[in-house]
Amino acid sequence: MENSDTTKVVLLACGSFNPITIMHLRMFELARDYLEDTGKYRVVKGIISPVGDGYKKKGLIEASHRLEMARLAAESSDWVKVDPWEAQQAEWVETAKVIRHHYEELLAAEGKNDQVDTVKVGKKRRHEDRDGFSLPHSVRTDVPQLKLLCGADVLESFSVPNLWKPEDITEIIGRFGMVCITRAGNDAWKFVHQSDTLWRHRKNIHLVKEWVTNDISSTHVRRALRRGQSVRYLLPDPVMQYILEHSLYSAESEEKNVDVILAPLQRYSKSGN
Ligand SMILES: Nc1ncnc2c1ncn2[C@@H]1O[C@H](COP(=O)(O)OP(=O)(O)OP(=O)(O)O)[C@@H](O)[C@H]1O
Ligand SMILES: NC(=O)c1ccc[n+]([C@@H]2O[C@H](COP(=O)(O)O)[C@@H](O)[C@H]2O)c1
Ligand SMILES: [Zn+2]
Repeated sequence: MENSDTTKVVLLACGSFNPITIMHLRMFELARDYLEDTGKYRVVKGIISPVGDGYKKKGLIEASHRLEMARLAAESSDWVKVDPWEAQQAEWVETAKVIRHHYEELLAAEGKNDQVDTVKVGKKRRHEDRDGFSLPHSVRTDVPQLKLLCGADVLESFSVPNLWKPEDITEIIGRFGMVCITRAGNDAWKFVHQSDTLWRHRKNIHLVKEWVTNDISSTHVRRALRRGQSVRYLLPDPVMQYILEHSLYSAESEEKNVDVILAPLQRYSKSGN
């Protein structure tokens, strides 16, 4: 039965997924358990959004392959889906824009219009509680909340110079909210504690501890593949088969974008941007 006291949540994971691993899928399960255990939320959908080729990360193989592998991985889930919109854009898209896009889709699916001007949201007065903390957009209770799902490394990357626009960070956390899975120890809590911006929005940052700590990463998988080692049980079987069939991930593919600056660094290092 529907509990009217719970808020529906959609989780959006942005990343390279180069290739998708079981840990990426685990993130969704961990986040759903955590949020639902609070008694306040019901997680209704998960979205995997692979980054486009324009991101220019070293070793990033074509989006068509990364999308297909993500689709194969998501076949094992009845609530996590892959969305190709971000991967199909000609240029790299800021994560804040990706979230806005999906929020608009969510509103459209629910037959609602976004009453907040999504482009000028940073300039508009936000909903604030009495301590001045921004509240998530779903002060509107008639549509699900959309939250960014990520690992602690993405949260920590907020402090890398020229990687994120401060107003994007504020919008992502203040307007939407984040669910962040710890990758090792308590660094994420310390990081939130040490950042005035993150601390101000701490009520919108859900830090989820992964007790079964593991170091599975796409980097590790690519390295093992280059060396002809087994990657079985690190990836869903259909993903592993797809990689073998298409001979993905070689010493050559790892050199892709080797001399290219990552798109956000390029964009924000330019003066006037
Ligand atoms: N083992 C893990 N624990 C927690 N979060 C993870 C883990 N692996 C990936 N993530 C998260 O998944 C999202 C997508 O990350 P990404 O595609 O970069 O995977 P990755 O394994 O970190 O790949 P790479 O090694 O190429 O950086 C990010 O939010 C990242 O923090
Ligand atoms: N300024 C930004 O919006 C910004 C900066 C860096 C990374 N990102 C995103 O974070 C994700 C990180 O992925 P990786 O951990 O694979 O690099 C990607 O989806 C990327 O687009 C966004
Ligand atoms: Zn990563």
